Amino acid sequence: MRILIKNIDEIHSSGTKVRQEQFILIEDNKIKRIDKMTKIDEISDYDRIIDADGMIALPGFINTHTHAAMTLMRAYADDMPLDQWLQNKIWPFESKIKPDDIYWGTALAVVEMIKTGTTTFSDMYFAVDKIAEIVDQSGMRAVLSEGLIEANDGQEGLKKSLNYALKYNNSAEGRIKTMMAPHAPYTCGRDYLLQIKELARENNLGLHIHLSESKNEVNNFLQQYQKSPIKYLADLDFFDDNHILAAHCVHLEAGDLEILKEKNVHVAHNPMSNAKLANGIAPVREYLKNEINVALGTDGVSSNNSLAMLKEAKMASYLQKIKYQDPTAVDTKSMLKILTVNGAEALGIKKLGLLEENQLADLLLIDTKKDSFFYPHHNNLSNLFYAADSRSIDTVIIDGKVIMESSELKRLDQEKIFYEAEKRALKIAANFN
Ligand SMILES: CSC[C@H]1O[C@@H](n2cnc3c(O)ncnc32)[C@H](O)[C@@H]1O
Ligand SMILES: [Zn+2]
Repeated sequence: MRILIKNIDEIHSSGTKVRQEQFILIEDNKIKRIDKMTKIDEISDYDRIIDADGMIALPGFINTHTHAAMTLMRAYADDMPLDQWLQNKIWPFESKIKPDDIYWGTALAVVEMIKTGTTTFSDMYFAVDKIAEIVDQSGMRAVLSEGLIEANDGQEGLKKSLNYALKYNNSAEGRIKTMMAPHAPYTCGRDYLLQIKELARENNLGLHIHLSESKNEVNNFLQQYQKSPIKYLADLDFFDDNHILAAHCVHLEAGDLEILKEKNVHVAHNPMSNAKLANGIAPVREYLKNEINVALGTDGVSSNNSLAMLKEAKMASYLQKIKYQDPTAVDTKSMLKILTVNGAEALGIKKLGLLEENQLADLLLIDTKKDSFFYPHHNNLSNLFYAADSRSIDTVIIDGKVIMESSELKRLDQEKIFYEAEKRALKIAANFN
């Protein structure tokens, strides 16, 4: 299958200059050629053509940390601190969730993610088989991990999570990858963490974990072990041998930054969730300055309350400006990088996150003529990150397939998904009324 996208106003990709008046030729799941419109006559053989006049193209957004099915808990538990939110509201709700509910909750998330320009997401949740099913059907790219909480999951859960990781790695024509996921150092004991780490090493799988999210977590570790959670994991050699994706990393003690750098830990920054749960603002500017790879995530919908990466990016950028009283702390170019190529690196996916020849064809076409946000057209990247919202996203292509066109989903029955997710969420919540 060859798709020719012509008349693209501008192509934005990290590390390259803005390219104007270009075409992109997609062949199967890769970008075959990007060139000037003056060369388009050289392309004769294609199956379909998309006219992108008035549009800009950029790589699809990569959400590196979420719990997709938590859409079922949107607006169910707002305005609470992390520990009370988890213990009193979220975990009781989750104890009633069935695998089919997770399928529909994830489907609702997938609708929202595609419409808001996410082409790849990294998930930590239960019932990975159900999540893999909807990812496969939807055409999205994902990194899936069955989250492990020792007291709930124990050895049985560990076995199940490894089986899922092995079964679904490279499934859905290669769009699904897997990791193992100890939930956090405060919900998994030392030996359990080491067991998971060893299984991941033996099977060449990455590790996805929540880390240093709240001041409370860090204080508890300081009190109990006289060291921060980051130092605690480093002393267990947890960071050695595996690719590490650490969500949050909001609170650093002396020496933690150096550990993250030395161990090549990839940070999934979740500014909206950190703000909503009042956990704080991660030192992203320091991560960038120290060349620690930092990418963006939304966390679950229950602590956000949406999965829109443009909102997340604006929040990330503005919070860093406030934190450091430095308007240059995270600018639009850094934001593009954080949303795309840094995300691919954080998830360990090669040939993803750039609009370049021979890269995976995951891209967005943004309509800059439809909404007020792009007028005047001084700087389209600024208009996109600082002014626009997801309504300007016209086309989403993932793995060379058109998944959304003219803002219409091509593969999913949105009405059915809304209906099922609503019905199931209300039924579970009724247990607690
Ligand atoms: C074991 S699957 C994932 C597990 O994580 C919970 N969760 C969602 N958001 C957060 C967060 O911000 N910090 C810690 N844990 C979180 C989710 O409810 C699942 O139980
Ligand atoms: Zn999380």
